[in-house]
Amino acid sequence: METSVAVIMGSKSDWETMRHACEVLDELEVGYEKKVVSAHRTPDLMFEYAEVARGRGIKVIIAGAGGAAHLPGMVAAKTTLPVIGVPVQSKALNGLDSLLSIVQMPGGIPVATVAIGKAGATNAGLLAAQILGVYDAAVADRLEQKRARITQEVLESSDELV
Ligand SMILES: Nc1c(C(=O)O)ncn1[C@@H]1O[C@H](COP(=O)(O)O)[C@@H](O)[C@H]1O
Repeated sequence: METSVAVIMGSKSDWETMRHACEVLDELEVGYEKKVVSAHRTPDLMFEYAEVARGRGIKVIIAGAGGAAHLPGMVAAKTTLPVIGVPVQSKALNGLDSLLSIVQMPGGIPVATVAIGKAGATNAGLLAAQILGVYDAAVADRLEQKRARITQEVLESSDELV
């Protein structure tokens, strides 16, 4: 399977959140790689990773970080690939710090920011697949099927109200 998506995170401690993006990509049969890379702790690696990503065949980058979450924005500064930012829930401020660090990008360097935590990571995986689905009919088809499953689950959930 071609590796189209990069799922990167500032620390191994973000994996519990970021694994939800990877689970969606697994379900939709989208090839991805996962890596810890930090704007703060490994700045040179982060710059190089972002610079060569397009040349390596990556189409979308999902970047998750918590606290002073500079990773998504700094990666976006070094590539014109679409970057989806996932605010990881921080202990001290519940992820509001992460959200504000990621979402308030200056004009010209966008990061598509999703919600804090697990739901955000899940949506990041879906959004990456939706971007690929613009030109990949097989991915678009699997997205349609997933949407139908979500609809069905909600319809059936009324029966569980006991
Ligand atoms: N926000 C960043 C960046 C970055 O933005 O480059 N690198 C690490 N971190 C964050 O620090 C938090 C605590 O990390 P540790 O658990 O390793 O101490 C993590 O949520 C990580 O994303």
